[in-house]
Amino acid sequence: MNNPKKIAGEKAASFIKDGMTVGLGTGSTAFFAIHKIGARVKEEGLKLKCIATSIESENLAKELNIPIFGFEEIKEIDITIDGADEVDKNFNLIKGGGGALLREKIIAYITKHYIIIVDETKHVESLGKFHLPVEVVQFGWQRTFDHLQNLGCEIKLREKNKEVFITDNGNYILDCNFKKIENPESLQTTIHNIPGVVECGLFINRTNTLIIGKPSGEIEVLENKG
Ligand SMILES: O=C(CO)[C@H](O)[C@H](O)COP(=O)(O)O
Repeated sequence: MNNPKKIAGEKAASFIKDGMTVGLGTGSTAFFAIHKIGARVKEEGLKLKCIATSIESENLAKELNIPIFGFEEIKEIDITIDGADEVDKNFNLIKGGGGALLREKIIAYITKHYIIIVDETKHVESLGKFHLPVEVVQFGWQRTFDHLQNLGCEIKLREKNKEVFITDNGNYILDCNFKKIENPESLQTTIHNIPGVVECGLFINRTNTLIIGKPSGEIEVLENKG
C-alpha cells in the first residue's frame, strides 16, 4: 500500500525548477512536498526563494534548510504546492482544515501556478460535506456566528486540546457545516459581506493543477483548462 499523500506531495515537488519562487502549503500532505523540496535543495543544490503559508510550515522548511523569505522580497510566486480538504469537479476548494486558510489564500492569489495535492477521498462532485472554515476576529465573534448561522449551516467554534483554537493571525475559526454548497462563488461573496469575517476557506478558480494520489500507487494529474 502506498501513502497517497506522500506520492502526491512528492510528485508536486518535481514541478519545481532551479531559481523559482515557491509557496509552501500547510498540512499533512504539504508536509511530504516540503520534505521532497528540502531533499532537492540538498541533493541538487536548487536555488529557491520560498514563502510559507503557516508558522508550522515555515519552521519545517527552516529545519530542512529551505530558504525562507518574506513579502518584502516576494511579490509573485511561480509555484505554490498546498493541500485541500475538498476539491470539486470545477477545481474549487475547501481549505483551512489546518487553520491556515488566510495565509494560504494570500499566497494563492499571488501564485502563477497553483498546485493542489490530495488523496482521492477529497475529490468530490460538490463541496460541503467537509465543514467550511471561516476565520473571524475575536471581537464580537458570537454575533458573526449568528450571521453565519442565518445562512443555514451548523457551526462549531474550533477548539484544539480543549482550548479555543487561535490562528497564526490571532483570530478564531468557525467551522460551518453546510452539508452541500450549491454555489461556492456566491456563498463566498455572502460570507465576505459579514462583519467580523476575515476570510473563508473557499478557494474559487485558483487551482491550475490537481494531483491525486491513490493507495495503488497511481498518481492522477489533472490540468484545469477552464
Ligand atoms: O488547508 C489546509 C490547512 O489550513 C490544508 O491544506 C488542508 O486542511 C489539508 O490538510 P491535510 O493535507 O493535512 O489533509
